[in-house]
Amino acid sequence: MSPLLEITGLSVRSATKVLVDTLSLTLQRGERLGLIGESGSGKSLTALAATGLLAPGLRASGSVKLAGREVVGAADRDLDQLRGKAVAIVFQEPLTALDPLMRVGRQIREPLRRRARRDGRPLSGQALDAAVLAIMVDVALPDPVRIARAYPHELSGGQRQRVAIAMAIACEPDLLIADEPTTALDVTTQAEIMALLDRLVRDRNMALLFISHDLPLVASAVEQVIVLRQGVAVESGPVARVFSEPAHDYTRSLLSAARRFDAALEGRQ
Ligand SMILES: Nc1ncnc2c1ncn2[C@@H]1O[C@H](COP(=O)(O)OP(=O)(O)OP(=O)(O)O)[C@@H](O)[C@H]1O
Repeated sequence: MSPLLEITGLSVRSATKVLVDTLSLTLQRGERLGLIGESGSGKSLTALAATGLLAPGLRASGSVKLAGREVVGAADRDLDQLRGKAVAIVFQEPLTALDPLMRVGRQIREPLRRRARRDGRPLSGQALDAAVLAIMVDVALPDPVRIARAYPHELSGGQRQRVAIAMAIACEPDLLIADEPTTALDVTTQAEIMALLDRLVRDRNMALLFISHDLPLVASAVEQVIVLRQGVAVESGPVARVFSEPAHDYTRSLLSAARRFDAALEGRQ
């Protein structure tokens, strides 16, 4: 079976700098991989390059195969067919994905309708409304009838992220990329969103590429991890092994910074 995502020797360059340097990774259905590193290490650029969403000033080279199709150098028209079906992304800031001027229910309806039409089982009218409410229930949005009529600014940050997740899974993607999906949320909401993502990824047998600088969060979410430093993968392997016996100084420094932070928090309690 060919991998859902196969990145081989991916580099991303700006006019002056190499921002991601010959990165390779593979994700099969049902696998969960974490990409960790400090701010600016190239995690988000990897996700954007994987989906053909790099900003115009950046250039990708190497190969990114999504569901067997080459992304590097592909036309936007061809990538549109892959986005949603093969891959969907949840970003740190849910407002990135939401239209501030459109009611939430209508925003969830669009990807649901598109996916249903693509699968040759078009949905409309009451059946589509029922599907919208069902997916809102699936992401545990409270009072879905009311929230479907609300605008994004009328929701809490956690509710908005649930809506963004609903829109992502409405496409029934094989691979979900979650780029710091809980960083903008308070600790309790963070835990709820992580539990939701965990359940959805398992129930729907999706692959997960989880991007975060938060090591304990990554440890709870994935089985394999890649450590990125200044665009270079310095270490990779099973998360339990990498975190308990880090082979690279940079990984050791990330882990000890996380431990110092935890200890400082405990000391304050
Ligand atoms: N459009 C761009 N043009 C030039 N440089 C960019 C562009 N986008 C990102 N960069 C640079 O590329 C590097 C990697 O950025 P990236 O957003 O992938 O980091 P990250 O690891 O996701 O960090 P964070 O956790 O802060 O989001 C950074 O130095 C950033 O300044």
